[in-house]
Amino acid sequence: MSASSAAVNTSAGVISAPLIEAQNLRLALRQKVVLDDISLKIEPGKIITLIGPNGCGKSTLIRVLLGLTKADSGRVLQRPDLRIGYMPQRLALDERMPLTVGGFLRLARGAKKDQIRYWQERLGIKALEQQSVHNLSGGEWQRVLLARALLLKPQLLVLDEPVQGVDVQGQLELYQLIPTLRDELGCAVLMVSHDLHLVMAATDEVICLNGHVCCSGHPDSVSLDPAYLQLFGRREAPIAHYTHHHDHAHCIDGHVEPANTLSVDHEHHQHCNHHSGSNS
Ligand SMILES: Nc1ncnc2c1ncn2[C@@H]1O[C@H](COP(=O)(O)OP(=O)(O)OP(=O)(O)O)[C@@H](O)[C@H]1O
Repeated sequence: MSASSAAVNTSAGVISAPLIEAQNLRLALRQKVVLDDISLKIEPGKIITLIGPNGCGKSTLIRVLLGLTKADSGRVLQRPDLRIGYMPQRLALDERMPLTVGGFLRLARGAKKDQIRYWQERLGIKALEQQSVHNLSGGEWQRVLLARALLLKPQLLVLDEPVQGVDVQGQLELYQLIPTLRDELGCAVLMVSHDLHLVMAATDEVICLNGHVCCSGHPDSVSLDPAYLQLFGRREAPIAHYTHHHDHAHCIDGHVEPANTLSVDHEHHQHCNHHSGSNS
């Protein structure tokens, strides 16, 4: 892909070329075919989630797309000078090397002080400034790695299992944050996840991988695709489609009332018509 092909003017408007395009990737590792004829496009501003069982090739595909591992055949076309912020699944740091979180973030290429402070505050890790990177919890470490990826002002943010070691509440928060970050930075996001029901709302496209691309498309359609159901079972589908309509409210005094007897504010569950102390 050449620089001049990054955006093409047509009578229908401006069409942006993909940031990355993979064509017919094949790769075998130790005689096992890990990537089998994989083609995909990462369009600007899109959030794409790779999903698939353990060992199905998700991390390997990411490494090939980023040029860290070479495919046996096929092509990866990358937009020239593409800025990529990569949050790897694992990062081996020498335990003997003393390194604070602040020091680690300052190592990010081109990172400015005010930018470091901004992302530390935005991601809730300011208090970890002086803490050793070797003593962080799983969730803290994920946020530090995310901050480092964001400091590169990426046009493409690549997150390999960003919620590893994060509790369920933290996972929800992180997945809610991703579309916000996309909007703020105007970047595309490619992420790996095992939980389609958690990422559904934060994803434009799902690619279900098992060596080859089993199915792909909008999360709603992928969660009903026979290939997806075969890999993940039927149990996940109702969870993925579960929508909760809150038809009652929890009053401050613990009383529960149906929604139509409430004055306002169902979300905050506070303004009940029921008065504390009443037995009704
Ligand atoms: N450097 C390597 N040498 C040999 N085999 C490898 C190498 N890296 C990965 N593999 C194998 O390739 C397959 C795909 O690995 P990969 O890490 O891409 O899977 P994954 O889908 O990311 O798995 P998980 O969900 O468990 O993280 C696995 O069977 C793995 O053992």
